[in-house]
Amino acid sequence: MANKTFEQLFAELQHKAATGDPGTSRTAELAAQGVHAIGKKIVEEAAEVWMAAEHEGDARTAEEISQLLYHLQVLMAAKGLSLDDVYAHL
Ligand SMILES: N=c1c2ncn([C@@H]3O[C@H](COP(=O)(O)OP(=O)(O)OP(=O)(O)O)[C@@H](O)[C@H]3O)c2ncn1[C@@H]1O[C@H](COP(=O)(O)O)[C@@H](O)[C@H]1O
Repeated sequence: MANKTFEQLFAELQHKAATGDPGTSRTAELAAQGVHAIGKKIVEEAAEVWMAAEHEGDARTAEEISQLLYHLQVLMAAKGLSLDDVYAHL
């Protein structure tokens, strides 16, 4: 059961990245740190997805995938990319 859709999360993250408080919002904190820091999190989360898929169950794998998607969306928001910019390539 979804808490929110991909599109709903992205709208929330765009707002947080632009106006959020880095003291209380992880998204605003990452956006303030910049692309280099966000990129490192993406690589870390991607590795965790791989390890979970090979060695852990489906539930852990899904959780790690959600964290990877979150960090990809944070990078998009930080760079000012839209969902349509990405969907254009799907
Ligand atoms: N979906 C997510 C989400 N997924 C992952 N994360 C962050 O990613 C972390 C998971 O990565 P790790 O396991 O590496 O955690 P960690 O080791 O503590 O991370 P480091 O600080 O050490 O780098 C979590 O602790 C969260 O900080 C998320 N943080 C926020 N959201 C959602 O984003 C929205 C905005 O959140 P805020 O910006 O925090 O208000 C809300 O709807 C949240 O539910």
